[in-house]
Amino acid sequence: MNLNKALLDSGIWLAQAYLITIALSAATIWSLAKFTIWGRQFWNLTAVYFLPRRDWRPLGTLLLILFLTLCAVRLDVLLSEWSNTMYTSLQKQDSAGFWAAMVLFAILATVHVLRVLIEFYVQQAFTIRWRVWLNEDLLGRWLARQTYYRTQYLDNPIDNPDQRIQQDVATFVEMSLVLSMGVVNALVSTFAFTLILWTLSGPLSALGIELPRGMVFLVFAYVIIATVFAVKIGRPLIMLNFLNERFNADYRYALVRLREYSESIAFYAGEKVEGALLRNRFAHVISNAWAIVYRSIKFQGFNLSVSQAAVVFPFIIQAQRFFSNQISLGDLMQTAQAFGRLQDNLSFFRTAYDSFATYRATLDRLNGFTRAIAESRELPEPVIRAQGPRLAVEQLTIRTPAGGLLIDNLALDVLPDAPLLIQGPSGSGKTTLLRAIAGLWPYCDGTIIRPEENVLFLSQKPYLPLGSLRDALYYPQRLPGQVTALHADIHQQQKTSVDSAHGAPINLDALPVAHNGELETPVGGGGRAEEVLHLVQMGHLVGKLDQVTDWGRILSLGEQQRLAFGRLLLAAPVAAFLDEATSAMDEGLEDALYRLVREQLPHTRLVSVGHRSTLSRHHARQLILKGKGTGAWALANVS
Ligand SMILES: Nc1ncnc2c1ncn2[C@@H]1O[C@H](COP(=O)(O)OP(=O)(O)OP(=O)(O)O)[C@@H](O)[C@H]1O
Repeated sequence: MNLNKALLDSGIWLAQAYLITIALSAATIWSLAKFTIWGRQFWNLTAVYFLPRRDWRPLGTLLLILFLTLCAVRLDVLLSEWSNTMYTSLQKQDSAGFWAAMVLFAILATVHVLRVLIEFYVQQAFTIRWRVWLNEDLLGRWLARQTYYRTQYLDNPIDNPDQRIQQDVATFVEMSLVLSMGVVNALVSTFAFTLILWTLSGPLSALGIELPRGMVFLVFAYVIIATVFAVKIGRPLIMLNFLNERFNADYRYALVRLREYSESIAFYAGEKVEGALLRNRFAHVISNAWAIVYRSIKFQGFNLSVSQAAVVFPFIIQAQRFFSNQISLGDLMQTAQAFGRLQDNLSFFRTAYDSFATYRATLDRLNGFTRAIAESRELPEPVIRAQGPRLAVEQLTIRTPAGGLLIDNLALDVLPDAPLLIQGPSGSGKTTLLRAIAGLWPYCDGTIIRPEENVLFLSQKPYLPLGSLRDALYYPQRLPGQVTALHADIHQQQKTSVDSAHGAPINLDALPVAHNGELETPVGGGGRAEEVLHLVQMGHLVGKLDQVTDWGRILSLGEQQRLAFGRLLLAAPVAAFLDEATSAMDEGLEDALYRLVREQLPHTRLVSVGHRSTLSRHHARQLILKGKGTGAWALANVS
């Protein structure tokens, strides 16, 4: 084996193989996208990312990874030739040849190590960037037009969207690369090693028939038959892997709910019921895990047997030619290696079948997710118009998802000096009317006129975001220092993790966890927040404004409702909707807070929903929904 010649040949080989592989890959991707379901799913999900018009780098990096993969195949071929040279020098007792082979190996091994490291970096960078893009794409679509909320109205709402965004995206990106490059490697290697085996293999005779280059045909037949059986045995793994993801996510979700509603459950002493539910969900996980184990035993058992038999196969076939001096020891060893490589390469499709099963399950889940997003866009949307600060509805008819009439042909105009109180029996559609005005309720006709921005909806149980009390007060506005604080937090966590990783042992539970522990985030916001806290009679919490903790658990419902009034004062919206926003307060407090709002926000158009008669004194007009499926309503001045 001559180094200069090897270099030149390798250069030519790489150039040819690169061009052919690119052409074949493009044709294959096109065919898969056109003729297979999963190819189409892949295309729909991510083709945009690779458009050079959008950004040339993803495709450029992919081409670089392809090149590095081909380099790996070429190196394998060179190592195979090297092994022939080395064994032949041993057989001939050629000491100079042997040492030359050692030097050659040092060069090849160095190139190999460098190639592996470069490939690792490029592949990792590629998957991380791809994941960032896909995550942003799905997250953006999920958040846009309140899809995360509206998908609940679909006939078939999707399960565990959080898992699809967080876990499935990562799995999809990683496996796409591993599988596609695996296929390229396997196919190109197959081609390269078939050529090697072709030159080394002699005729094969069986049953009086002589088959020239018999070994090449044998290995192909061997692997193809094995693959057909393996696919048959492995097929159920696709469904089992799909179910595995789903059952695990369902179990995790039930555990999260236990945490979220821990207090209510504890008051009910509902551990037994919850325990039964959790155990039931876990039982699904486990029975599916066993099904995967049994199926995998069959699948892997078959694969391992096929691979083991392949170890001695080439020796048995070539032994006769070696003993009759038709081939050298180097030839024999290279044949065995080439056969092994060819067998491995062709077997890639067989052994990677279970990975492919997981991959298809992931693709299915991600496509289900994007399909749900698209379907939720198809849901009807009420017409919402903006006419300055005007707040009104015209010919508004609201129905339940099942088609029952809630409100028929409603018309009203809310003025700043005439706050509106909506009352009516439970289930008559009071909250649904607010949902419709917010644009969240798909089942309504008519026109809604409201300001495009600066409208605030307060519900009975105010939402407190993860973060500090100040964040909760300003929600959903962003604080000036918020982004910086968040980044500082991530860097702090990373630094602590890395620092602890250098020393041992690491107690991961002791790492600062934002939003659970007692982290202080210094953020701006001026003194208005402090003032507002005093106004809503929560002055005792001024010192804790920047404390990050789970405020939703610490504050009583009444305090949370007072905090929401603080939010209202800070936001000073053009229109505000209060849905039983004082239900947990005593009447004195309710009175004080309503007076405060009227005093501080005289220009805000106010709409309240509530059952209490004491609310009437703060409102000039009253809308009464009659309920009982009639859709009837009455609008009157409060006497
Ligand atoms: N997502 C939904 N799917 C199906 N039906 C719903 C949905 N949301 C509300 N409804 C139904 O619409 C009707 C009106 O509900 P809504 O919450 O508006 O009543 P409400 O007048 O605010 O009642 P309450 O005084 O008890 O709060 C109810 O019959 C309710 O079951």
